[in-house]
Amino acid sequence: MDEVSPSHEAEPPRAPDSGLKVDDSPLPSSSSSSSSSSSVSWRPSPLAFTPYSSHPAAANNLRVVVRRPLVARLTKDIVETYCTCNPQFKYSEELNPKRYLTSPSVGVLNDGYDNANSDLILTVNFVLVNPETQRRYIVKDVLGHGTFGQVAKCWVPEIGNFVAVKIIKNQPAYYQQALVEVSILTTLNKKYDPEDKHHIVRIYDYFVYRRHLCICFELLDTNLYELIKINHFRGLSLSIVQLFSKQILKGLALLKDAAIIHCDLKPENILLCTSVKPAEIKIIDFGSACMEDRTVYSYIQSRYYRSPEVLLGYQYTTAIDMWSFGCIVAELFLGLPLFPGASEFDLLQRMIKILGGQPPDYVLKEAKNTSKFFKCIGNAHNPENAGASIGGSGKSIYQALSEEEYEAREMRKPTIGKEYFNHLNLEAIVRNYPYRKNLPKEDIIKENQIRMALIDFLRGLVEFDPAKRWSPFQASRHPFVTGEPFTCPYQPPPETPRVLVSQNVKVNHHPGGGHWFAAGLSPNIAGWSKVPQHSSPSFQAVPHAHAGSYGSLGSHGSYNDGAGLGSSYGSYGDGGNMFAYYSPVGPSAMNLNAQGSGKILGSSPDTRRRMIQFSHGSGLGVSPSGGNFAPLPLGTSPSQFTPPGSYSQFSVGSPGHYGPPSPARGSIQGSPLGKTSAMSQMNRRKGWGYSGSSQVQEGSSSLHWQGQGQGQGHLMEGSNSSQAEDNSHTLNGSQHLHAHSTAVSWKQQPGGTGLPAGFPVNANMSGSLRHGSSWQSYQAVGAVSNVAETDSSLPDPGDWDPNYSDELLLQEDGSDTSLAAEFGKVMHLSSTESLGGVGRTNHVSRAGYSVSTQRQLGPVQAYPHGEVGKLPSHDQHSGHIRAMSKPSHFTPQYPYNNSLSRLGQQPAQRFNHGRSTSSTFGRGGDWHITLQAPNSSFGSEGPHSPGSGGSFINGMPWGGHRASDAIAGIPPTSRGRKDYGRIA
Ligand SMILES: Nc1ncnc2c1ncn2[C@@H]1O[C@H](COP(=O)(O)OP(=O)(O)OP(=O)(O)O)[C@@H](O)[C@H]1O
Repeated sequence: MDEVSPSHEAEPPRAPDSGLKVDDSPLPSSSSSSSSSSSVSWRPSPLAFTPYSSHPAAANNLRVVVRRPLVARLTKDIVETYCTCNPQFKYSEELNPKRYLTSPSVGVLNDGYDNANSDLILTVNFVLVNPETQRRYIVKDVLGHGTFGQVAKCWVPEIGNFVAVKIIKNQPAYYQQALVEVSILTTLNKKYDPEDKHHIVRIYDYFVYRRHLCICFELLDTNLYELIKINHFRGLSLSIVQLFSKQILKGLALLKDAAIIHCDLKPENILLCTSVKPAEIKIIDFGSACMEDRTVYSYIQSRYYRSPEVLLGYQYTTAIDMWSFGCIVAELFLGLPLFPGASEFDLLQRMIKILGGQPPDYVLKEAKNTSKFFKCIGNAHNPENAGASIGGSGKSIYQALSEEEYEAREMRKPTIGKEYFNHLNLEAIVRNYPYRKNLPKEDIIKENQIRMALIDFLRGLVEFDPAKRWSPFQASRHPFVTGEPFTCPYQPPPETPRVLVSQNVKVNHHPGGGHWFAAGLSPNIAGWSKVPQHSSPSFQAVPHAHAGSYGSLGSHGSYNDGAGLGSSYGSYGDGGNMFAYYSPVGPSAMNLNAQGSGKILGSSPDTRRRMIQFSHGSGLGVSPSGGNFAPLPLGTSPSQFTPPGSYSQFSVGSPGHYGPPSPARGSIQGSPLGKTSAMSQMNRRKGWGYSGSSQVQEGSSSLHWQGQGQGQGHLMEGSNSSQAEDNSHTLNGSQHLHAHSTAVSWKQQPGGTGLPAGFPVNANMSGSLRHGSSWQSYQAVGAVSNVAETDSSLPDPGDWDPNYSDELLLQEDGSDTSLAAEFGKVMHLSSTESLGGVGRTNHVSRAGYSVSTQRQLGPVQAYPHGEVGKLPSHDQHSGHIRAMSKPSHFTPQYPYNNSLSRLGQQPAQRFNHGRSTSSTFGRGGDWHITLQAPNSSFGSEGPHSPGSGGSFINGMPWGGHRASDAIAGIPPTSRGRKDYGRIA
């Protein structure tokens, strides 16, 4: 790996491993040059480019060591080249043409700063400024897009480091929801994990810039989905699965202690920190998280990772994250999702088939959606008469609907996905998963034992009964995680009582900090739960007393459900008047004062309330984008979107229910951002050019923007129909099903009373806030009501399944016979293909900028994490510059030369052009892994993993090559591309 000598410039070096070197050795041939000269820093060759002189300098001995193609050498450091040629040459970055990172890049909102999607239009070297601290964040690249906005890789000159900055869309609903993320993460970091030992991403700062909430995180690397993808959808080694499981469990244990539910745990939200050794992952994206005792949304979790209780509309706890975790562990091992349900019906069917059971009757009895998926075949009052036998769990009075029954009931066919696995039950799938090729017999025996442990482990996680599902603590004691020999089914220790950790750490609470409430966090009010006890004898009651330090309700919040909650910050709910909180930071649209009813509901930002639980009230459907309706009890928000009364947000059509949601909310059943989220995900996963994203076309230096603007957005809106259908029943009524089509939308007024750059309302992690600025009004307009309602011909919005991609239909099957290869093709995994293919990867813009084109790692992680809110200081010696010199790909270096994949893989040459997944990680010096994408030639013959006989933790074999013929049931190549074979 190249090394580059440290730079003392404030800006990051742009050509860390450039290819020219002044050398006095003989000129090597180009073929051998690439392997030579590993530690060089760039310096233009005086031989190649010298100022004109009539008396050339005597430099006869100098030689140029060629390490890069000519074009790269001439252009990558062109400024230095020019300077060498002409010492008079002066370069100024300001004169560069703008290179846009955001698409569409046409400024139509927010005084031209935002595009039509309310995304801040970013260019390379765009500077975000925290107006309070004046800290500057220089945008270098876009790392990804999410529902909430863009995540940019930024250079912080003040500290000489890179960070990731999530720039939230300039819309109230997003803003408010993002504040929840800030609140939860701040609490987790500062209060529960001050030493950064629980694998939760660190948050450093947040502020409002040009009306966008910007959240600054530590910079991380590739997510686990991408990792699997890089591995051609072959499972990772058991050792890696074990290692990651352990770390994720640490994070989940922390969340459970804090009574926080992540609500969107999936491989995409677990990122590698490659500069950290041993290998480490971190959980990101707390934008959907909520307090355990304040579960509001019923449409949460990405479908493949959705727990049965969420699917069924039953009350949920942190146990739903454990279900998702089980799905993730299985996927890490199998390389494919365990339950890739194409619809909720399909999802449930898969669960039932693979696990051989069904949700317990006590859940089915109470869940809102039971009738959608089950029929009652016994006497509810006399369970003895129960009919259906549910796979070893006794009898049930409920029986899952067949496809035909579902169709008859729902008046539509359920969407059913393909089967991926030859074997239908978990045990067989895991047991029969192909071994790596040439694995010695003794290693097969060892691996078999570990697989048995894995099966037992998974059984405790993907357990239908949330009350029996293992907690993080229980799971972390399992032999699969501890590495102890697995002999018999694991009996988990009793769950320890919840103990608060790090209670003494002071958390800054702004008195008016609505975000704290939104996160369900209050320092003063004792915990409270509305979760009723249910009839399960085995149900473990969720502890609700959170030591009075968090998990409270009623503190400076926005909502009153008549529960007589305390109000520590004088927020609302007193005397029948409800005052919503205001945002401490900026565009708080949620200030709400509903007089006369203690039943007003659904006001956002605390739309996280499970609205359907309050349907008897005089409930008014308040858009999460609602504005200020009354003076605030705690001072004035600096950021009213809309003056009181300037728009109407209340549903008049469904008294007792909830009014039309903000379009940003999508599904009335779920997150206020749910639909948009799904849409966004779909866009990204389908590679349809999520507006604001870009794709790089390999082989071309040009950037192909695929922003589709509103039109695409509308298409996506329409495409949500199947999801809407899937979720419509809980709110019984077409008005809900089509709620978004009539929803009042929030639309910024182009060129409104815009604030200048550096909108002064801001907050950094020190908690000091400033208020007083006005905020551009938002106006209810009907724009989104034009959105196509529900077009059932379009795919499910949460569907990222490559099986259902349009691209898939366009491709003919090739000769590869492995399922992984099939996926690889579909997912454009070959080294010569675009990153922007179908799949879950985030599109990354490539602007050709030498720094931004690589997702270099290390600079941030290389420094010890400080307190929350403090960026790590720059340490010239701790790896920043060195990190910059990493090549833009994973470079596996295993001590035993083992492949990361159980299937084995070829040494990658290069892949993932542009967006680097480069990472090198090791384990305490004992082993050292760098991931590498297999090249496109990986096929039936398979790569040869060196050292396949190597072993890893606990002697587990983990590298090597899996025989292609071990993959059974691969369909003939003539079969349609949608017909993937089965594995195992
Ligand atoms: N700290 C980070 N370091 C590096 N990349 C990051 C970081 N945080 C986020 N990203 C990238 O940005 C993408 C979007 O981030 P994130 O998931 O937080 O956004 P979101 O809007 O909440 O997404 P979603 O639509 O999944 O809810 C991630 O998938 C990841 O690729």
